[in-house]
Amino acid sequence: MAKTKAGVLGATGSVGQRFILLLANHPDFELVKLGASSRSAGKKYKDACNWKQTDIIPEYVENLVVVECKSEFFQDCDIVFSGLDADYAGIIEQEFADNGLGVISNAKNHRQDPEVPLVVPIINPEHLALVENKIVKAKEQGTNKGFIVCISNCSTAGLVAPLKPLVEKFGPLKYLITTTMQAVSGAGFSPGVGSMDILDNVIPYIGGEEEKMEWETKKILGSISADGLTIENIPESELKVSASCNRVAVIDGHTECVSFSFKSEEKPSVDEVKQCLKDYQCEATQLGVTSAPKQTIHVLDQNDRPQPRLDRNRDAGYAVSVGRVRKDTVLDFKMVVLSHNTIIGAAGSGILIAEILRAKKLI
Ligand SMILES: NC(=O)C1=CN([C@@H]2O[C@H](COP(=O)(O)OP(=O)(O)OC[C@H]3O[C@@H](n4cnc5c(N)ncnc54)[C@H](OP(=O)(O)O)[C@@H]3O)[C@@H](O)[C@H]2O)C=CC1
Ligand SMILES: N[C@@H](CC(=O)OP(=O)(O)O)C(=O)O
Repeated sequence: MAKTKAGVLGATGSVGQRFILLLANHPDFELVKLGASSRSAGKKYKDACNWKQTDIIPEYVENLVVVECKSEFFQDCDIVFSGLDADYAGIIEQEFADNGLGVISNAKNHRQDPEVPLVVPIINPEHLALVENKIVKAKEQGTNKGFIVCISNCSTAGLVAPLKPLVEKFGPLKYLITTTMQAVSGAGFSPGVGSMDILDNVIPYIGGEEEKMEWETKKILGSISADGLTIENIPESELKVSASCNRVAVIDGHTECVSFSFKSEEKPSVDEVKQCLKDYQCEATQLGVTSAPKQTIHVLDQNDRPQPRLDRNRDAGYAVSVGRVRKDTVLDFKMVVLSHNTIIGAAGSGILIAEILRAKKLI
């Protein structure tokens, strides 16, 4: 099968750079277009971008010339990944979709649109049926085949990963409380978090993050409407979610302490919870797509794991690690979850979604 031609919007940023690394030597995708602001447009990528990854900049992008984020420059792309600054992403991504392009976005702007799936590909790829339905309809009626898929907030991705298999096996949740310890890469590069603010310190506030975690969880765990065109969130009255978000001096990897209760009076044991997480295999793995994790959720038995520096790269950052699963004295259970915020929490999820769409011949 020929490679799928891809573009990246916001290519110079934290998420954009991660997209470029993940697309380097990718067997399914060929990166053909890079977009960023007018400050960067017209420059070679190596000159436009302040490269901050620990892997060196891939040679193949160094001399690609950055263009402005206008759909007319991206018409040769089969799929466009967006790591755009959220101040501009909403309008730009809509313009791309209105002009026939498929956009997989990391930005928050379209996440609440009911017709836009909010996807953590190791958890709710079934919500991509909305895109499939749109493409089928566009083919039948000769209408615009453009679409937007949103990737969730990075902390939300880690939170929902172990919860979905538990809900599938033991029924709905009633209460969910999470306290996060989030890496600095999550704050992006411009301006990012200053070293005087974060070294020797913890910042107990990340603007808008708690609200996003609280509502996004209900959309990701929600269901597809009967007409197959929208997502119906879990109603507020059915599930109470409380998030407290903190920034810590870690480069990559968001850690979360999570407590939860099931709705049912019949509770599983700690061993049953752990086994359920170990047994879970995501659809991407079943489809055998390129970046699918071998093990979706790693359940670690050591008392002092997961840790970001030691565990964030499990399955190349596409898997989630869970440890310290135990009974909670207030809710039913508590555990610690770790996920790589720019891989499964951002760019990696984008790549995995595109691999699933490609495997289903939707792009
Ligand atoms: N970092 C993370 O872990 C996560 C980030 N996200 C989301 O992903 C998006 C990108 O985040 P991040 O990479 O951290 O941000 P950065 O600030 O590092 O990068 C922003 C990118 O947007 C581009 N840009 C800025 N203004 C414009 C404009 N007017 N027109 C076109 N392009 C523009 C920048 O280009 P230039 O260099 O030319 O200014 C740059 O490429 C955000 O919406 C963020 O909320 C989501 C999940 C996780
Ligand atoms: N707010 C996240 C990253 C992010 O940009 O999230 P969102 O895409 O939901 O705005 C963090 O600080 O780690």
